[in-house]
Amino acid sequence: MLRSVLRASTTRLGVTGSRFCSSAADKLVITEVDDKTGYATVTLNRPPVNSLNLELLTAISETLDDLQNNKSRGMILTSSSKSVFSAGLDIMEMYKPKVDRMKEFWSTLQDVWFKLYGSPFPTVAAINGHSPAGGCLLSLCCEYRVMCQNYTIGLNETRLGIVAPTWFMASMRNAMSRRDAEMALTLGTLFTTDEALKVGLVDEVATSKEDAIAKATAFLDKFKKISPQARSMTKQALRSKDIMELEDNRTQDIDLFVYAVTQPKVQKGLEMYLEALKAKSAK
Ligand SMILES: CCCCCCCCC/C=C/C(=O)SCCNC(=O)CCNC(=O)[C@H](O)C(C)(C)COP(=O)(O)OP(=O)(O)OC[C@H]1O[C@@H](n2cnc3c(N)ncnc32)[C@H](O)[C@@H]1OP(=O)(O)O
Repeated sequence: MLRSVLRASTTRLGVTGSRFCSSAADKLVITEVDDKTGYATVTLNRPPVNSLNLELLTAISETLDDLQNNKSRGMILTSSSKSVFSAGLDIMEMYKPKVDRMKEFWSTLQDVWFKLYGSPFPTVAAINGHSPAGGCLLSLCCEYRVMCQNYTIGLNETRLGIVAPTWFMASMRNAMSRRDAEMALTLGTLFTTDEALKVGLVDEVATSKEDAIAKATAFLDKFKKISPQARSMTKQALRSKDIMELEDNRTQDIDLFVYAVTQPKVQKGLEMYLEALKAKSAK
């Protein structure tokens, strides 16, 4: 694949602003644009599990701005990890939080959702690893999902004793039947790749990351003969109700997040969940 632009946003240290650079290894988000197709492959690159902290969300948000400003022909979202697409929100952003940062964190997640769910350019997630909670949300914002075998995906918030916000729910409802979404959300189901395919949470299964990227590219190719303007207006019209609902409630949504997460019971739940995660990774 011919890569003309190697663009990376925001260093892992959290410096804001984007810039062109030649070394991508230390960047949180790596963007490579294929010269021939014009498609951008956007790779999440925050080891070990691409958990979404404020800095990574800021980098994603800036990347989406760049793609929109450059009238991107299409985006493939993937991960540099061998086994995790994204572990979802960084639990450390919610555990014993500082309220100002927490508000900025949630507002930036909202920004990412607006920009990705409502993007004018076509989007595909090449899900090359586990994709719980916020990771699943990112993929649900895309128009199409290709997932590698033997991983898990879902909005598992109820299993953590928290409630997925209504816009997370709307994103899932946009991909699956209302009935399946209700079951998945209330149970906090983490689906295997094959199960996710059955309920329509993902659209295709891939045998490897390369296969996932090839299938994602084939999806984007379907729009070659469709007017980009007619395409984006149609997509945005279909999604506008969900988007307007959050636009009208942004501040209340931030306040509700801060209120919900700072409840002692929720803090205790997050503490226990973190301990369990650390105990598992220490084995
Ligand atoms: C508005 C209305 C009200 C709003 C109410 C509030 C709504 C909030 C909505 C929340 C959305 C979310 O996304 S909440 C986040 C939910 N995420 C999850 O449940 C996923 C948890 N993670 C996993 O299950 C696993 O890590 C998995 C992703 C499968 C990868 O497994 P692996 O074996 O490859 O890796 P592990 O060994 O587990 O993890 C490697 C290290 O990363 C850490 N780690 C893993 N996931 C992490 C995470 N999400 N945040 C921080 N750190 C994480 C582990 O602790 C390890 O740290 P060390 O021990 O130090 O190495």
